[in-house]
Amino acid sequence: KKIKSDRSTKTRCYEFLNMTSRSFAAVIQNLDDELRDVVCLFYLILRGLDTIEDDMTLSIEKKDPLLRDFYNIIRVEGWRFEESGDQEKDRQLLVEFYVVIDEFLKLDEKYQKVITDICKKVGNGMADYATDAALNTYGIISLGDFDKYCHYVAGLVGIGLTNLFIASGLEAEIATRDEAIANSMGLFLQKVNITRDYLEDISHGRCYWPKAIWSQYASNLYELKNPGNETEAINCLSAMLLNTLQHVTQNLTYMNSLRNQSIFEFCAIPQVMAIATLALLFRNYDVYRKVVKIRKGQTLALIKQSKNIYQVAAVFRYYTQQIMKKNDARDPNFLKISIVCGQIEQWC
Ligand SMILES: COc1cccc([C@H]2O[C@H](CC(=O)N[C@@H](CC(=O)O)C(=O)O)C(=O)N(CC(C)(C)C)c3ccc(Cl)cc32)c1OC
Repeated sequence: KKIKSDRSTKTRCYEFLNMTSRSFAAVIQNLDDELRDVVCLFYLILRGLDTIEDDMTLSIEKKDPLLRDFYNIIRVEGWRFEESGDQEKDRQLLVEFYVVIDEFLKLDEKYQKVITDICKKVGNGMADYATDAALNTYGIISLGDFDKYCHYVAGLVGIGLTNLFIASGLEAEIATRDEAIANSMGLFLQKVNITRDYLEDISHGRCYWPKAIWSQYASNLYELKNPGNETEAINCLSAMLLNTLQHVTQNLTYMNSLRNQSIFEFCAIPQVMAIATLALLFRNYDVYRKVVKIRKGQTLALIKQSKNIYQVAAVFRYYTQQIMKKNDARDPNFLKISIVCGQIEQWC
């Protein structure tokens, strides 16, 4: 009986992985044996946290303790959560969360320690910002706030994964030990998503674009998408791109320090998707009309181009040149964008 339940709980975890994340699930399943289950569970635990944070049907009184206590909840056998509302596939994950917990508690202590530590920091960070959103103040004012928020929801994931890579013994390079560049891996992905998801986020009454940026182009974030403000909207988008591009050279350094092939591809694929998305978003007014995504065919081509640092550098060089071509001398950020693109090309 026990053996059967083991097989079904682990299988159920991978079913959730494939349910909750389209292309990325395959990348996780390509990881070496030592890390596959660990990262799968880390991903699902983070997904559980994200589902609670994103759930607009949960009152702050309910949400706050759940987020702050999640690092303990992942040790409570049998725990499940049925009140989560909106996203069906994510909801099911929380209804059967005890399956994730069962598998998590079977992991080697050294992995449980890393995941617990990150969960505690992410949960508290999310709760701090959830309070802001509940108080309806724009939580993200300064560029410092922007980097802090992205650190909590994404940078810590980069740091956590790096600690898992090192704990597994598959990576040892000093460069990956540098928390600042592991953090940067997350900030880049998160900032590209935040830039891409402008319309979707404001339609849910959320805004993650820092006031320090959008206030130079409009008196409020919602105004940016109104007819007549096209030039300001496009130039604001450039400012978001400029802020996001600053992480690229650190990320290339991080990827250059990786030695395990499966870890390299696991890290490189989301990065090349992100630079391709960013180039597509640049000076693209569609950002204010719909969610702009790169085409499936491009995704597959990019995955093939993520096998080693030479290919990845070539991809970054290509999209940096695409950005330079679209750069417009009338854009107030024209010069800064060309400088940061120059630095990226120099690295490559
Ligand atoms: C060293 O750091 C990393 C190395 C490899 C991958 C990721 C990062 O990549 C995916 C990639 C992913 O999930 N892509 C989606 C596409 C999309 O979200 O639009 C997908 O393909 O489903 C991603 O986006 N996030 C979410 C955060 C950015 C918030 C951390 C994420 C969530 C959980 C985990 Cl374990 C990992 C990641 C890393 O994290 C920084």
